[in-house]
Amino acid sequence: MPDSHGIVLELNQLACGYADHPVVTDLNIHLRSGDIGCLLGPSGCGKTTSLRAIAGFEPITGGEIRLDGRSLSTPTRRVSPEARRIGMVFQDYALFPHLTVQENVAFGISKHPDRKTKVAELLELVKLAPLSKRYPHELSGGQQQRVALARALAPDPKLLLLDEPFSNLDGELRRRLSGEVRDILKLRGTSAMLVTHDQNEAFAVSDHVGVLKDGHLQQWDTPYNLYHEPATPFVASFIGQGYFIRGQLISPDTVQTELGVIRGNRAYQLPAGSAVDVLLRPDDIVGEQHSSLRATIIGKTFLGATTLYRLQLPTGSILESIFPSHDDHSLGKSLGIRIAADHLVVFAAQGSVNLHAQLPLEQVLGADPSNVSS
Ligand SMILES: Nc1ncnc2c1ncn2[C@@H]1O[C@H](COP(=O)(O)OP(=O)(O)OP(=O)(O)O)[C@@H](O)[C@H]1O
Repeated sequence: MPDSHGIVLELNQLACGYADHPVVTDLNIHLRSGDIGCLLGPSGCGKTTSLRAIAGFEPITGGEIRLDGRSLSTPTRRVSPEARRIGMVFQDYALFPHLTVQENVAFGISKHPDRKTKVAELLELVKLAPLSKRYPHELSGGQQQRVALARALAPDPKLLLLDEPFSNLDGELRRRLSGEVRDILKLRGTSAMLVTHDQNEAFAVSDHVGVLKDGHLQQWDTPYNLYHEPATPFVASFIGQGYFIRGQLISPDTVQTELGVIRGNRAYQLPAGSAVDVLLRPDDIVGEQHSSLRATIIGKTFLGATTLYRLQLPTGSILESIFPSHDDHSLGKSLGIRIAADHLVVFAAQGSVNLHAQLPLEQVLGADPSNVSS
């Protein structure tokens, strides 16, 4: 049973890496029982190293890994991978080529009294019952990955680890299988931790996502919060699209920008008058035909249901905006826009001095009040 707080996996101040190469430091993550977590980040940030430490393949140099309240790894003691009750699904499927589909699934439960029934149930679950007698080389990539999933689930692991499980598959299949895997894990109530560098996949599959940069956890949060309430500039730019424009904080929840005053839903501790970078996502900018705020279309990407426009303000600042694709505009056209940013995301301005910061606050506040958004 999970501990009293419903936490199945605890990474407490985890540090791990290789001989003379520390990779991950001070990693703190608590995964709730039945949840799917994800480690997301650019190549080399330490996702696979963390997953291998959880699986018991790598020693740890600091902190502790606990599963269901039981200590699995400390710097001085390590439970072997076989004794952890952790299942693994790899990017390259790692099926036994000389075993059929059903033999692959049965491999880890040879002593189970209801082995046949269990294998049949799992093959049903992953929709491979009709292919149970085939060998791995007679299956598509997506089918092989479903066998790997069934095999990993067969011993009823307390935790399933998935290392880039969809990256050998492309496009639509990848999207469909990631959705199916989430449904299967949820149906069985299996807790899982996924590693990916693909943000769409992380969001589609996971309940909580940890964004890693250079071995440091930037934020462990829901996909919604990572997108709308990023905790660091790195998370803001790594997750989703958007541009920063300069602004000046007027009060804890209000900022003056060249687009007018934007009022958000959270208070910032920075002093009034601070120069800030304001994050504007494409969904924060909407078209408004008669608005006095104008922007010129300098780029256009057709996405099917929507079109992403890149817009330039008279000051030269760049923004993006998403319009329904039937609302078609040409490059070079001037569009009326309005800010609809409920989630005000600002960070203390980096580097260069904000224009507004050089002005007295009263002068900044004297800007066009018609451009107030809340
Ligand atoms: N066996 C190893 N020995 C020494 N260093 C390693 C070893 N495996 C990985 N590394 C290094 O550890 C760092 C983190 O690697 P890791 O594989 O955890 O990154 P990742 O975030 O999973 O990247 P990717 O998305 O490219 O798989 C990298 O700098 C990598 O070169």
